[in-house]
Amino acid sequence: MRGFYIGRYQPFHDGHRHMVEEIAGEVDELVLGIGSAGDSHTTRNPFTAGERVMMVTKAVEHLDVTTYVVPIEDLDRNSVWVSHVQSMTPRFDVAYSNNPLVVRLFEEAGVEVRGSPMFRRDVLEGTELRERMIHGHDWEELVPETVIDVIEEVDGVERIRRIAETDTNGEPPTDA
Ligand SMILES: Nc1ncnc2c1ncn2[C@@H]1O[C@H](COP(=O)(O)OP(=O)(O)OP(=O)(O)O)[C@@H](O)[C@H]1O
Ligand SMILES: NC(=O)c1ccc[n+]([C@@H]2O[C@H](COP(=O)(O)O)[C@@H](O)[C@H]2O)c1
Repeated sequence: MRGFYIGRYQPFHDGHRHMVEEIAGEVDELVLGIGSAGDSHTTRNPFTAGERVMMVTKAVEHLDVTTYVVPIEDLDRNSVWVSHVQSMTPRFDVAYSNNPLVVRLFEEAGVEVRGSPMFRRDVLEGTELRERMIHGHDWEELVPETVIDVIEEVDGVERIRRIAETDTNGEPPTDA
């Protein structure tokens, strides 16, 4: 059986890792969708699709399942989003998500959806991690070691801090 799990992974953190490890116990193969693939260089979406491909690929390489990492750009039309996803990915039998819109769109399209309880959601949230990076607080303990390496390689903390100086709405800075 093949599963599908999509997230923005800005950045990939230990909540995502926990979910992937649980999914790996239920499927033979796993397709990981990098959502909002066209977005980068904003405080909400600081990392490029390629950078997130590196984070996710390295974070799951210890798992005993074959994984495929596929970037997926957003569409303006929710009603055809599931078809868009299916057009970009290996065929899958079940979609995993805790995002209510994603769950609804897959269910309406007749795809089985499974969720999971949130894991340490007080700290394991992308928004919390990005805030910590911007304000110089510890964030490294909340992500896989391999994700720290990728963020260091691309000088990601410096990037998000610089963007945050001019970007207060999640929009790209216009004057930089
Ligand atoms: N701590 C967690 N435990 C379990 N699932 C999680 C956790 N954090 C996120 N998820 C789930 O992982 C998927 C992808 O999440 P996403 O990439 O949006 O992360 P996020 O932490 O919610 O980020 P942000 O705060 O940037 O929106 C969603 O289905 C989300 O509900
Ligand atoms: N119409 C669309 O493009 C559409 C609809 C539903 C989800 N998505 C994307 O799927 C991903 C879902 O991931 P999260 O659970 O991390 O929000 C996001 O990147 C989101 O933008 C896109």
